[in-house]
Amino acid sequence: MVGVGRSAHAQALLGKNAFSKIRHSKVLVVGAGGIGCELLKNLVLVGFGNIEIIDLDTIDLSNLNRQFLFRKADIKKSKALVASAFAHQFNPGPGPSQNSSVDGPGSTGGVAVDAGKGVNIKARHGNIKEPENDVEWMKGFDLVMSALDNMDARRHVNRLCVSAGVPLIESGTQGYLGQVTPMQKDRTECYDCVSKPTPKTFPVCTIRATPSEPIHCIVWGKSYLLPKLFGEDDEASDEQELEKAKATDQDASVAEIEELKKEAAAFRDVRKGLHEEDGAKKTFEKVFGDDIRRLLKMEDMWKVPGRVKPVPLDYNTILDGSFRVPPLAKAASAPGKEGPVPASTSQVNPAPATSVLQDKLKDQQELSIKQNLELFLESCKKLSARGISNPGTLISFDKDDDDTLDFVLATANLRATAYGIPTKTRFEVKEMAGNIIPAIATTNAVIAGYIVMRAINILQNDWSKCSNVYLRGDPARLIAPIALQPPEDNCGVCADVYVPLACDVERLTLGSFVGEIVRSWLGWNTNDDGDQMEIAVYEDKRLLADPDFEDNYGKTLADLGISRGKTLTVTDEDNLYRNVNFSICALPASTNSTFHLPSNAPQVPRRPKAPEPAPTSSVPSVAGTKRSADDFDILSASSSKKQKLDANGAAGSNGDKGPNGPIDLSDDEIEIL
Ligand SMILES: Nc1ncnc2c1ncn2[C@@H]1O[C@H](COP(=O)(O)OP(=O)(O)OP(=O)(O)O)[C@@H](O)[C@H]1O
Ligand SMILES: [Zn+2]
Repeated sequence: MVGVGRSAHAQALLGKNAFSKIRHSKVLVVGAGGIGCELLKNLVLVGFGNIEIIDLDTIDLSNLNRQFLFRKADIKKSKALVASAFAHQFNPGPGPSQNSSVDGPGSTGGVAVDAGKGVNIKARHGNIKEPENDVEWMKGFDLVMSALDNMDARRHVNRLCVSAGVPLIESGTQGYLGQVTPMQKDRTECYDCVSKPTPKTFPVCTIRATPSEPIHCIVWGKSYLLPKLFGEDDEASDEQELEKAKATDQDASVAEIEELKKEAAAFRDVRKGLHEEDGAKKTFEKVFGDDIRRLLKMEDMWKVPGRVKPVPLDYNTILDGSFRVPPLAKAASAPGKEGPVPASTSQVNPAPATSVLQDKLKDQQELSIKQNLELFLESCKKLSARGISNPGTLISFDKDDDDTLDFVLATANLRATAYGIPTKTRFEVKEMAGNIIPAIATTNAVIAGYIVMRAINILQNDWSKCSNVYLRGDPARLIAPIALQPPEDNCGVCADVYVPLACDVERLTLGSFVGEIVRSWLGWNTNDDGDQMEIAVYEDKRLLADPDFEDNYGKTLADLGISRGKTLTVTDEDNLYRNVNFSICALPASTNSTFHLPSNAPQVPRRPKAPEPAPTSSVPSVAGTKRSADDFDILSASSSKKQKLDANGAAGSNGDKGPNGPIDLSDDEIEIL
């Protein structure tokens, strides 16, 4: 009686009713990474009967230290499929039969278990944002648990849960810090009720001409040089970026901007010649020689206090070991002091002694300037060889792609050397360029444990026992349960009304949508004065129609790129009512009509007249280093002041005309302004 024995403790602890609930509920786990693996294991061991898990990624070597359901042999295999196969062994055999309140029979697949005492795990390798994961699919779950690592996917899951009315448990970890946040529409705040910190940015001239910190050199290698040589070299946006800097960056002179434009234009020739035998050498000479010499000619630029003139690097003397490495700028030069550093004060930077190298792991070794140059040449050759074997391939930085990491490491260190900035090891560059704070398995495990406890509360509809949970860096009070926060009145997501719209996107036109669905069915026909209500229709931030723009009325939703899983948002231009979101889903096969709606239209609430003052959360702030921009946002979200949205639901500071305000989908902490 393996099955009974296995669940005996959980049954005794939880009681019959709660245990029955978790056996027969259907839950979704989004993400099979650090938290996801721990969570899946917990759910299976506690006795959850029906679990679906989705993840778009495959297993990397770097996941194995904490994603314990994976082994070396699983590298490159689907995370969701491997995690599910492994976790199923913790409670083998089929789980309760679906749509039944009693455990059903099932084949044991050769494992001796009681029929129906195991677990049904459906694993899917895919993106949660794919069209088939629409609101109707979401409604099939009793609870969703998000174990994601990026804001974009989290927002998507939040919106799906809000529109389907399914409770969601959000979670995130960051080093030793973690957070679990149970959410349900109209009961608690949603993921979007709380403002998110904006990504860290650097002025373009700091990155392109006057770096003073290692991070400036890393961002330059990753976000400027790599795309210029091997990725998407967008001339227009480059020009725009420099023009913007000219207008906004007080330290940037017109001459400096013009020089940077010339420098960017010259890259196009270098890029063309990269595949030639001496392509990498020529690139080096342009970037670390000619470009620096050109900047040095602009005397005024180096008069700004705190700036230290760079030293051009020389290919031949670096390789023969006679190049004099400039001393560190901060040590050698007071702010504003003239450079370049005289040769007599510089030193040769030899390769570290072999015994030192042997003591350290490869990634933790300090590279000499010669080693950096050799690494630059080698990574350049490897990256351009990719372009030859796959013409048209655009390469972008990936911390797990050794060639792009080596390229960024070498270029950042060479640039740092030229500017008298300390260099970094491969390990440090990976951490900084990949925005990584080491993930800690124990933090994930604690957070996953709390997710399950909250899941049990929610499935019993016992919200009174639910709280947000913060795992903090304070040993005196490691765990801080904080009361759930109410929904934000003006939230651009959960204050809206949601309606499932099953339709044939190939046949339903935008004009019919507005006429038959919004005006007739929803009743948005006349306003308080008896005039026709003025409405606008959006898909995400895309305006599809408004009172002065009816050009798309004859087009079908498919023509407009709207498919299952997307949302049409309707706003009234007088801002009297909440927005109404129509979640597009598949039309039942049996129906001939173009669309199908719920039998009753919702009563759309009016917006509150004057916006309430923004409440401040009582959640203590969690300090610490970031794991990624996204995880940071989760952690600091509730501790930050809630952002007020204007009557359109748009955040006041942003000019974006989307119906729900600006959404910064950047996964990247670092952006160049
Ligand atoms: N849109 C999405 N759809 C499905 N799964 C997603 C989506 N976005 C992210 N994920 C998954 O969420 C998981 C988050 O796990 P985790 O934070 O441990 O990240 P990781 O990628 O495994 O680790 P690391 O970033 O440190 O290498 C990842 O497995 C990732 O593939
Ligand atoms: Zn909200």
